[in-house]
Amino acid sequence: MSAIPGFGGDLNSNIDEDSNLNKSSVVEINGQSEWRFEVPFRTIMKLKVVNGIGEIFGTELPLNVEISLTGVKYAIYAPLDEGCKVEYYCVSNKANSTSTNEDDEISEYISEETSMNHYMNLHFALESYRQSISEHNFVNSSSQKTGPRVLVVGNRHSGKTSLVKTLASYGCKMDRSPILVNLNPRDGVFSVPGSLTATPISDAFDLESVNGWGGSTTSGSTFHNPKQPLVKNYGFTSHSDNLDLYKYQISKLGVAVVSRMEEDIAVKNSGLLIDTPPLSIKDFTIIENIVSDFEVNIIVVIGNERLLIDLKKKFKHKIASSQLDFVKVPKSGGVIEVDDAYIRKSQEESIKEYFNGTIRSPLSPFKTELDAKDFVIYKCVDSSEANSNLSFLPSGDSFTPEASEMSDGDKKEEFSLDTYYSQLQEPSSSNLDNSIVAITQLPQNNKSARDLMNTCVLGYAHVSKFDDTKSKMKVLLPFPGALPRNILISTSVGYTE
Ligand SMILES: Nc1ncnc2c1ncn2[C@@H]1O[C@H](COP(=O)(O)OP(=O)(O)OP(=O)(O)O)[C@@H](O)[C@H]1O
Repeated sequence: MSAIPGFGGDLNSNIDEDSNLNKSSVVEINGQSEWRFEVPFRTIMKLKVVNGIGEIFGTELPLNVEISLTGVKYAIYAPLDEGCKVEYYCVSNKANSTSTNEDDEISEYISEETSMNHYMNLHFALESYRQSISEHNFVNSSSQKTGPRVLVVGNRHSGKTSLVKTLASYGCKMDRSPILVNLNPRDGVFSVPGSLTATPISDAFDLESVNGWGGSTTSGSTFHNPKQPLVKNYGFTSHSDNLDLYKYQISKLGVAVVSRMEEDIAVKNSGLLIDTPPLSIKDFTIIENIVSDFEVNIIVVIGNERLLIDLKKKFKHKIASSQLDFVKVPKSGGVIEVDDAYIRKSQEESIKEYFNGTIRSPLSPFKTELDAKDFVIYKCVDSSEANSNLSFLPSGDSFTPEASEMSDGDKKEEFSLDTYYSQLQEPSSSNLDNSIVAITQLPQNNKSARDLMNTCVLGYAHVSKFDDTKSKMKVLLPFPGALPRNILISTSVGYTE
C-alpha cells in the first residue's frame, strides 16, 4: 500500500542502514545504577540487554531481543546486584532527517545516584495496601473497599509521568491492573494529545512506541495487548486554555473511573495512578477537584517540600479524618527539562502513530472525502481568547444553543454550552485545515448541550484539507469504513502532513 503523505507508511523503510552513526558499543551498568541516554528523532538506537536485568521506567527489557528507540530520553535501571550489560548501535532515521534541528548524536552517561529505590519502596507500600484490600474484599463481598487511589503532583519536569509509568509497570508485574489516568492534555496517552484518558493497565508498556506507551484498541491487534482507554476530549494541550472545560471533563472522567472500578474487582483492588500537568498551590482548586472526583486517598509530591507543606495545610481536615495520606519522594537527577520543540515533535509523532502505527505494528489509515454539510461540528472554546474578545462581540453573537434547541434537562439546569463549545456555523479551510477532530458518540439529531458535554470519544480523525468551493473535507481515519454521522468536535490540536 502506498504511504499517505506525511504519515510515513512502512516505518522500517525509514531506517538508513548504510549510514551507521556508531559502531556497536557495550555498556556495563552496575546494580542499582542507571544508564541515562537521549536519542534524537533523527537517530534510531538499536539496543539489547545481553546479560542481567534492565528496565526502563519499570518495564523490563527482554533478554537478547533488539529494540529500536528514537526521540526518547530514557534510563535503563539495573535493579539486581549483578547489574546488566547492554549492547547498542545507532542508525540514522531517514523519516526525521530534516524535520528537526537536533544533532544526530546520542548523549549518554551512567549514574549511581538514582531515585529508583524510593520509587520501588513506594511501589511495595502500595502493593501491601492492595494485598490487604484484596484479602478484605475476598471475605467481605458485601462491603468492598478500593485499592490505593494515588495522585502524583510536582513541578514542571519533576518526573511525574515517569513515576506513574514506573508504578503502573511494577503493579502490572505483580498481576495488578491499576487504572492509569492521564490528566496532562499535553501528552497523548493511548490517544492523541488534547485528550484526558483513563486506561486499565494489565500488560507491559511498549517501549518502542512514541513516549513508551503503546497501542490502544483503535490500533487493532498490536504487538502488546492493546490497552482500552476511556477518552474525554478536552481539545487543548494546556490545561489553562479552558479551565472550566478541563475541570468538567475531569469530573466526568472521575465518575466513569469510579464506576469502572465498581465493575471489576481486579481493577478495584489495584486502584488508580493519576498523572497531572505541572500544578502549584495556586492550582489548589484543580487538585481539590481531582481529589474529590477520583476519591484520591494518597497524594505523592515529587521533590517539592513547599508544595507538600501547603497541601497538607489545605487538606488538614482530610488528614485528621484519615481520608488522605501524603508521601514525598525525591526528584530523580535524570529528569530532563524538555524544550517546546521536543514536546511539539513528540506530539506530532504520537498523532502520526495514532493513525499509522509503530514499526512493529503498522496500520492502514483510511483517507476519504466528506461533505461538511452532512456534519454538525463544534469547536472547543479557548477561554483565554474568549475573555479578551467577549466585550467586543455584538449582542446576539452568543454561541448558546437556541432555546428551542435545548432539551428540557438543559433548560431546568440553565446549562449553557458557550463556555465550553461553540458550533462551527461556517466550516472552512481557515478553521478546519490540518486539525484533529474528535468523533463523539452522539448522533447529530441530539440537541442536548448536556449530552454533548458528557459524550465519550469514539476516536479522532485528521482533516488535512478543506475545499471551500465544494465545502468538502479530506479526512484521515484510523479505521477503514464510513465515518459515523455523529457530532464532531474540532480541537485546537493541529497536525500538518
Ligand atoms: N531517570 C531518568 N533518566 C533519563 N531521563 C529521564 C529520567 N526520568 C525522566 N526522564 C525523562 O525526562 C523527561 C521529563 O520527565 P517526565 O515527563 O516524567 O516529567 P514530568 O514531571 O511528567 O514533566 P511535565 O511537568 O512536563 O509533565 C522525559 O523525557 C523523561 O523520559
